[in-house]
Amino acid sequence: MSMIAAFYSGKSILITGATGFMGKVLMEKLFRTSPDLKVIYILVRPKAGQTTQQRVFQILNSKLFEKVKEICPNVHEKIRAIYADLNQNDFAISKEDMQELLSCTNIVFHCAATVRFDDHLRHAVQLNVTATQQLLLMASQMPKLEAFIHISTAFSNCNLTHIDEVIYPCSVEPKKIIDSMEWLDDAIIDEITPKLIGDRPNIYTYTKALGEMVVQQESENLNIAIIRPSIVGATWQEPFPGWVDNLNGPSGLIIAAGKGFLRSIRATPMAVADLIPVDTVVNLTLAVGWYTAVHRPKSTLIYHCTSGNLNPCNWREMGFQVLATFEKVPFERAFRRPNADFTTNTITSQYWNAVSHRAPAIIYDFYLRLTGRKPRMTKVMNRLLKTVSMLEYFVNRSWEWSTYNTEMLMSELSPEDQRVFNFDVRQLNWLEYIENYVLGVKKYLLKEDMAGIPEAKQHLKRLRNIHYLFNTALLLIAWRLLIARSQMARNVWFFIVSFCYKFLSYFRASSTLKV
Ligand SMILES: CCCCCCCCCCCCCCCCCCCCCC(=O)SCCNC(=O)CCNC(=O)[C@H](O)C(C)(C)COP(=O)(O)OP(=O)(O)OC[C@H]1O[C@@H](n2cnc3c(N)ncnc32)[C@H](O)[C@@H]1OP(=O)(O)O
Ligand SMILES: NC(=O)C1=CN([C@@H]2O[C@H](COP(=O)(O)OP(=O)(O)OC[C@H]3O[C@@H](n4cnc5c(N)ncnc54)[C@H](OP(=O)(O)O)[C@@H]3O)[C@@H](O)[C@H]2O)C=CC1
Repeated sequence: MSMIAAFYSGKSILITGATGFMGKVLMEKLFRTSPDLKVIYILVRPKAGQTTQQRVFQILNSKLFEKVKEICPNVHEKIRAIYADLNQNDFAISKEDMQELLSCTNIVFHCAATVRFDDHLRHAVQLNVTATQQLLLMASQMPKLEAFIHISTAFSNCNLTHIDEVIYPCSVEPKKIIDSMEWLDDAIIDEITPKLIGDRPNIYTYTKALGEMVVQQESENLNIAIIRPSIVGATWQEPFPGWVDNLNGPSGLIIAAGKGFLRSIRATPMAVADLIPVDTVVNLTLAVGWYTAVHRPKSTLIYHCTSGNLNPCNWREMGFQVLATFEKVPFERAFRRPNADFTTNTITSQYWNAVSHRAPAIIYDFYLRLTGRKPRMTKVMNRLLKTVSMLEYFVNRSWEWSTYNTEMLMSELSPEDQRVFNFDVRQLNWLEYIENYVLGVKKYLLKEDMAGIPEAKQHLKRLRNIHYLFNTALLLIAWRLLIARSQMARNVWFFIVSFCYKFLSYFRASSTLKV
């Protein structure tokens, strides 16, 4: 029997961010491995016209939860969705709900965050810093609490190249930042934001670093651990390979590349692509929850959940495998044929942006206009290029994260736990993983049917022919213009034509002689 699974049996668990990518996989695994857990409280807000109950219903009815419903048929009774908005005081939780949470919770997993890179500092501080502080305050009033697990990011200190399992201080104390957000107006916040984030690339990584400082400062008397995952990708094995449900990180770029919108990117081919499957992160998180509660380490332990130092894969290999998978399982109705050029040179990258991205979008919009339709491709392309520019920082650098705590934890697990809660990324076969990832993007994000593959392949063939035709026409036009303007070009042209003529005459004469 798995010790970790047994540990969660009969427990009341609180999860924030349960409706997010990682939160859903965490809940799924908990129910699948510990079906007799007591209850999972999830803090949910209504969204996109759906009530909290409707959102939970939708999650439970998704493909991700199919296995869970077999193993734990009464799963809906074990989820307690609590109306909450982490942007508000006391999270806008009702008194009765708060009372229940405080008196019953055994374990807290804090996953909620804003992961947008360009969020406004006030909002990002509210969610990634103030909400963490409030949750810790709540945790300190939970008499039955055994462990509090905070999900951060491996990039919270991405301004460093070697990152240890410690909390690095930011220049301004989080408490001061929280206070100042209450009285500074937006214009001043906008002005000071670049100074505050310093050499970090965005507000997200900065506020996640502040969040860690808050955890450190408020951790007195609490049994806390921090998990720092790198770039979280689709599931590797569980509950099935390739599951993904949002566009963050590589998933959006895989779509953009597969549909032929994005054909080149400013990236360092040999830089480490530190991807980590979401089920690996979840397995480590659950193992950390168990270890923190049972072994009660004296200080707050930080666990890096990264792949680069144990099983590195670089962007070139990743791009290559993504392209190879597009050959086998192309996406439907591609705009252009997929390609993956990585260039480190800014000028080359701008050239390809103009030629390979903007120009086709403009031509396509011209075609839409001609056929009486509304042009839209230039707008889509501009947004995509803005997104890509925000991700570029992460594909042009490599980081080294020390993983002593993660390795120590692995050695503490029984063989059964190492199997059920596997977070040993050395066992990951990248080629297989990336192929399943691309397939998952096709199935679960694009909702494309595998039956459409022959037609998608035909479509790519047509695109290739259009591409050749277009290039030939362009070359002929350019050549014709050149001949009209330059004596040298005319001379070269006559030389080539006469050479071909002579060659053909010789060939014809020699074949006549043989006969
Ligand atoms: C040659 C090509 C070869 C390719 C071959 C393939 C090779 C494999 C792949 C290699 C590369 C891997 C790079 C990974 C780097 C990850 C680093 C993570 C590090 C930290 C990890 C973390 O610790 S934490 C999670 C990370 N946190 C995010 O990753 C949020 C980002 N995001 C935003 O911060 C907002 O999204 C932002 C952008 C402001 C726009 O903001 P915005 O207001 O303008 O617009 P929206 O957000 O509404 O999105 C507007 C439209 O962009 C679409 N879109 C959204 N995301 C997208 C995305 N990633 N890729 C594409 N498209 C995306 C969306 O679907 C909309 O499309 P539409 O307009 O058609 O609806
Ligand atoms: N994805 C990645 O690549 C990485 C993620 N991480 C960290 O992992 C954690 C989970 O990330 P991930 O699942 O990908 O993120 P998602 O964006 O998928 O999920 C974020 C979650 O936070 C919730 N949330 C946001 N704002 C509020 C609010 N005001 N009130 C209540 N809930 C709110 C969201 O709820 P709702 O559905 O209502 O919006 C959602 O459940 C985060 O802490 C992130 O920093 C770390 C490294 C990499």
